[in-house]
Amino acid sequence: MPSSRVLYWFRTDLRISDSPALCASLSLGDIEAFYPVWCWDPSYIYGHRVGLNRWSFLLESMISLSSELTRLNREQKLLVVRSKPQEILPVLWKEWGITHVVWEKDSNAYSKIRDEEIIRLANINGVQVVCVHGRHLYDPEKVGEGYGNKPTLTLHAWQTVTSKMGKVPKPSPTPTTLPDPGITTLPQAKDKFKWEGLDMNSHIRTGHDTCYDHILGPNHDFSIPTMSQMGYSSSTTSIRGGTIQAHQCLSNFLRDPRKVATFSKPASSPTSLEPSTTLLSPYLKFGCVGVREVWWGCKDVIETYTGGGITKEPENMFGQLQFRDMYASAEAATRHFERIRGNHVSRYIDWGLQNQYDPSGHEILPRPRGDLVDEERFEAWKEGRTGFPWIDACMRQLKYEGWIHHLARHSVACYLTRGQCYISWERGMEVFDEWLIDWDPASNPGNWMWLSCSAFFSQYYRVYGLVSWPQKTDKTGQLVRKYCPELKGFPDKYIYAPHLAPESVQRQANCIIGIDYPSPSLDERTEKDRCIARLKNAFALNLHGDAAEVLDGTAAGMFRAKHAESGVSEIKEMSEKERKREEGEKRRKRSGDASLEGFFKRKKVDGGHDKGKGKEKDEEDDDVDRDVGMGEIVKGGKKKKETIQGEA
Ligand SMILES: Cc1cc2nc3c(=O)[nH]c(=O)nc-3n(C[C@H](O)[C@H](O)[C@H](O)COP(=O)(O)OP(=O)(O)OC[C@H]3O[C@@H](n4cnc5c(N)ncnc54)[C@H](O)[C@@H]3O)c2cc1C
Repeated sequence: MPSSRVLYWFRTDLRISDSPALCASLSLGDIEAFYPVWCWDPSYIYGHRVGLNRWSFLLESMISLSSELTRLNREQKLLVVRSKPQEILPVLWKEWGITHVVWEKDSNAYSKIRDEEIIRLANINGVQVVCVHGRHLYDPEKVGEGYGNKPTLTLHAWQTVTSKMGKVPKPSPTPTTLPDPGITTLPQAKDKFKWEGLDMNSHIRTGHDTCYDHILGPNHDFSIPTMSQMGYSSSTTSIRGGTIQAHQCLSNFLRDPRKVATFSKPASSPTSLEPSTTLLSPYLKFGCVGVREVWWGCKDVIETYTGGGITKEPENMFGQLQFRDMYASAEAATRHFERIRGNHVSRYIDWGLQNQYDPSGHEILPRPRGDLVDEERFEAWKEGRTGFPWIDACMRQLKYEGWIHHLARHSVACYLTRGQCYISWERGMEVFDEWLIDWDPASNPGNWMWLSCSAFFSQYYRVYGLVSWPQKTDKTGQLVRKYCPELKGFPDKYIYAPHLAPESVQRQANCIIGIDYPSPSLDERTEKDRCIARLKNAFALNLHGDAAEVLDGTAAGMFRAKHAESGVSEIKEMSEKERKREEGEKRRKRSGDASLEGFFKRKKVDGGHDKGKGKEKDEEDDDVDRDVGMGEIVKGGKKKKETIQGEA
């Protein structure tokens, strides 16, 4: 058998255990050289919404993997090349005489397009591709095929298909050694990396970071980037990345057979300070632990459990892992799973702040500043200042830690979409994209569709109470006291509704509602009723993201007519707008400019044509939060640059 020179391309499989792809790469026969490579892809770095916590978790996980590789062979470490895989991999193949490139398969739409290009390039270069499934319990594409190329929109559907696919495979064995790497030199790698005269990263150097100054890192040694090279400050999360940490987390859970056998998701607590579920999601996201290790770890522990109260799917651990797979299979079979337009599984609902597209349906257009009420509610939600302590605490925890309990995610997602705000799930999903460490391209949109009753779930009349719901698991409000410290002086009775506390109680708590902590930004009950009525109409119209009326833009008019016919919400919306308009008028009168026309004209000026003048006006209206044009928001008189989506 001819000897092989293998490049193993690590992606979201940052482990050496339970890795079918890694095992496949090591069984390629007489391996002359083995290169474990990570491509630090600038299009991901600059093109995706990734918060500091996810970045630092990823870097820690890469460090941890690298030390595991070194443990297997002292000559080995993770070789990080800082460039697009489509550009750098062909260079490495040529320079290192690679015969095989191996990676773990990913069925996500973005990865698939990229991988197809890599396969094409490999074919041109005479390199054999070995691409092995291992990220899920079952290959999501195969599940889709088994279901007539349809998405699995219920757990039952997923279970029915997979019941014919055999048992979940046992974890792959962990390698005990690794072959040596070959030479790792690259030509002209001294200064900026040049390949055939081309400075490969010149187009992506921003001048704000040093990450892409050299393709092999500052010391030309394939080093793992650092937060400061990326131009970032430190993260805030207490969740540490790495395959070692992942296995510790798993064994802590498995140590208690009763806990594993009686695990019940609905019985876990979203309000507790310590996670009441496993906290495995960040590790599963980056593949720091294999999904089969979790599955079989639980199975084996339950085998030995002799007590009662064993839980069943869907609330037990197996059900949780199956949900993860269900979303992956649904995503693999659905075009545009991450948005409404063109997505045949997502119900079309006339949410506020929906994405707008160019006529081709591909490019997201800058969203025209819509209803001020929607904009303000969305910002308040994102910034954890809705005036509802439970929502605010969850959002602040999410931003700070990069993780919140599943039912906390339910609460905030329900509030933003169908519960109170009637704002598009795409907006909420984008914030989660950025802030979650465990962000997953299938689970995130999938769960947002579930919570907004756009797909997977349809009981839109079941809405989480903003006060009653958290009280069920914690009457003392410990999570609120931690993440909204301004409220910590309130007695338990008012902790989830401080605006109802008498003034004397507020004074005693050293927190005046409306001054030290916001008054509620909406009326919970009124908005809930309004949302339910509108959703009822949406279900009656029964349009989905791929409907002709959605694509040609007539759907919005159909909704307006339907709401008018049923006497829903427009009146409510008007009165809300009236209130805002009135407030705006009062403010403008105070600032000496009562003309509404003047207000809009000024917006245009501030929209970038005359920055100097804009600033003058900003300072005048110092208490007004408002739009000043394409992608810029004025807050308290200070100009803050933000893209329209606010996240990119
Ligand atoms: C709006 C919203 C967005 C979400 N976005 C994501 C996301 O981007 N990435 C993500 O991994 N999870 C997401 N979830 C699902 C779920 O909240 C997290 O997986 C879970 O809270 C992670 O905590 P854990 O590891 O302690 O979970 P456990 O309860 O211990 O469950 C074990 C594992 O099962 C999987 N799992 C459990 N529930 C779900 C679920 N509903 N969907 C998918 N997988 C599940 C996860 O991999 C999890 O680590 C989202 C949920 C909601 C409501």
